[in-house]
Amino acid sequence: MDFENFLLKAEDHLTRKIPFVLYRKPSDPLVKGIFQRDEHSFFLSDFTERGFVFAPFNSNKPALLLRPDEQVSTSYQHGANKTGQLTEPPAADTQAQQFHLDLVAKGIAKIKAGDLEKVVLSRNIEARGHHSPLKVFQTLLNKYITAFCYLWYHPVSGLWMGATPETLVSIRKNELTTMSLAGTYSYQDGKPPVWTTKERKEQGLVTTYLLDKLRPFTTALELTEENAVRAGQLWHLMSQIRGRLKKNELGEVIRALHPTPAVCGIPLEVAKDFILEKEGYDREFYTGYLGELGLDGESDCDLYVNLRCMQLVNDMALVYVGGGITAESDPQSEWGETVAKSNTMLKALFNS
Ligand SMILES: C=C(O[C@@H]1C=C(C(=O)O)C=C[C@H]1O)C(=O)O
Repeated sequence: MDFENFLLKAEDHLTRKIPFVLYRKPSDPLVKGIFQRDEHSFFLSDFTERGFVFAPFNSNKPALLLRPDEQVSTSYQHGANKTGQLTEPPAADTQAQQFHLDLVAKGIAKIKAGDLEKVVLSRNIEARGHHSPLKVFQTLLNKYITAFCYLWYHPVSGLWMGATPETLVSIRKNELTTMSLAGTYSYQDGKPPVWTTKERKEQGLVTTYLLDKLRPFTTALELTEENAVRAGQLWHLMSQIRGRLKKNELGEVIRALHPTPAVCGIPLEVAKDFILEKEGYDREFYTGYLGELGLDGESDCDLYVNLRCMQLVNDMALVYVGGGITAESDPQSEWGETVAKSNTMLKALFNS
């Protein structure tokens, strides 16, 4: 199918409110689409299902599953990646800023009291008057070639889009790969990132946690040195983890990993309760996960963490952003980090 017809098919599904997803894996020349034939809602139950999963942050809530009635793929020629100023950046919101500064200060206090080691705190930003969803999706494809880019629609969740740098887990014939991604530094032309102990510690906590979680399920667990990876106008620290599953325990592995401390915290339950109680809004599918389940082979999956994402509600976009807090965090810089992260989606919304 050519790209134009691919977009027309998506447009038609959107108009008729029938579930579908368009996605492109990191650096892949193909853009794929999965389309349901009707508006029926399916939910993930035991991970033996086949389809495309869209799971919320709160693992006590149901994950949506797209039934793969029709799978299409198309090659995509990257257009120009225009840079420049946003045409309509959302106005500065001092109330939202104060709320976030207070939230981060509460997080730091809880860490200093010894109840937590790390917690990821987030917010969402309203932006109005953006380009059409399919146009924005094409901008994501052009701008963020190394990200997993998607546009998801389901009547239950609404319309979501994103360009995430983070893999939750990928399993092919029992070979497992994942990554520990944390620590953020703003990209500046020609300058390499400079990491402090704060970012190294933040990322190290995620690595140790993932290795501990994976050890019971795997043999030959390997870890690469951390290095800087670019995600749009940001750098992150990333190390890769590989292992071989002892037996086919896909569901158990996914349940053990989600949510990782890259998006929740340590200890998991204390961090999760703190987030649900104190953030003051519902993350919904932000920091959940999404991707293929059982599509290449039974018990295979290719799942990504839903970061650098947004929800589109009529002419309004809700952009979701957060950052990891440790004892060394400073509320003002954490605020700045969420502003920098929000530009990943805002530039695509207003600057196509
Ligand atoms: C929570 C987000 O990103 C996560 C937090 C990071 C950090 O605190 O430095 C970096 C990458 C992600 O693991 C987000 O983008 O909203």
